[in-house]
Amino acid sequence: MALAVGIRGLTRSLLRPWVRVPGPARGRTEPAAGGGDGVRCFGSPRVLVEPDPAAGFAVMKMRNPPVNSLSLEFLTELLISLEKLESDKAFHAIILTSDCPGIFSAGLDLMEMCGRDPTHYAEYWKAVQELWLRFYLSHLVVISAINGVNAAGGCLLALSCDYRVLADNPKYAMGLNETLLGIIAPFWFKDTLVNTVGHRTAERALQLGLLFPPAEALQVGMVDKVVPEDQVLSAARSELAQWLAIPGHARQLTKSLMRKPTADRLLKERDADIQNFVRFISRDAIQKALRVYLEKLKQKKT
Ligand SMILES: CCCCCCCCCCC/C=C/C(=O)SCCNC(=O)CCNC(=O)[C@H](O)C(C)(C)COP(=O)(O)OP(=O)(O)OC[C@H]1O[C@@H](n2cnc3c(N)ncnc32)[C@H](O)[C@@H]1OP(=O)(O)O
Repeated sequence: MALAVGIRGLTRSLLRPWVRVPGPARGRTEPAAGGGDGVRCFGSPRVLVEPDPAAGFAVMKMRNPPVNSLSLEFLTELLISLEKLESDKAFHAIILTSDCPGIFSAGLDLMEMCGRDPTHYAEYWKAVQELWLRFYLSHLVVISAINGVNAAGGCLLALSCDYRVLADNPKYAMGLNETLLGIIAPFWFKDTLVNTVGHRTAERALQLGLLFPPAEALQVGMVDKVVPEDQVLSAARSELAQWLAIPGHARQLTKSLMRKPTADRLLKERDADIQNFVRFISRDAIQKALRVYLEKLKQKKT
């Protein structure tokens, strides 16, 4: 089986060059994330970046409606935004949030894992791995301002950040709920959760596919702070000040010290992990389970 094209090749084939604020904000000069004037937002169709270079950070807003499901194109755009900010010395931090009301992310895009061929599954999984590795190991401070429900792959993305602020709305549950779909959280999803909440909580949460409402997410340590919904971004900004006050090289090396062993586990077995995923997701029983789950999502509307 031909394993995935590299993410950079994928990037070239999928993405238009950087575009200035597509959609409603096109061509406008918006206030920068930290309130600075005259700094233009930039981004790609599904990721809006509001830079505040004077304050050293940017707000990255996910906008892949209706539910910010992590499609291949969306993953690629997130990676490009991250790369762009990482390669600009003006930026030391990112606040990751959603532009889709009430939804942070519905996780991996089920349409990418259903009814496609093995080459596509491999390409998709390589992009999922890449997203996790890049966010998990980013030298930037990454804080997630979680302003909506946040399932599975979306939760993984938030768990890869350095700090999580969650809006206090009982509808905004978050967790790795893979087992509810009849699938399994891969070992590196599991490791990321264990590193955040500890082994016992992770064991129970993963087996039961638990989605934690804000108070419980805070109690188990899945998030670091719960604040009223209209204060998620400002709370993330306030928290950032503490992180940015630490000498960058010391903080970055410490982050790497803490996270590299976990990332290395995947890096050592990356191709095998792709092959496992492709084998697993191609099974008739798994495909059937995903179709049933998708059907249930659609039926709940009727
Ligand atoms: C040997 C071991 C080897 C191991 C190998 C690995 C195994 C595989 C690992 C795979 C890991 C998977 C990770 C994932 O992230 S799977 C995705 C999990 N996500 C969910 O369970 C969330 C599903 N969505 C919802 O619960 C709701 O949509 C949500 C609460 C987020 C929002 O509800 P709301 O009522 O606002 O919106 P709708 O439900 O009506 O949804 C709107 C439309 O969006 C579609 N949708 C929703 N979620 C997804 C998704 N994740 N992917 C694709 N599409 C999605 C939904 O069907 C609606 O579509 P239509 O408008 O067309 O009906």
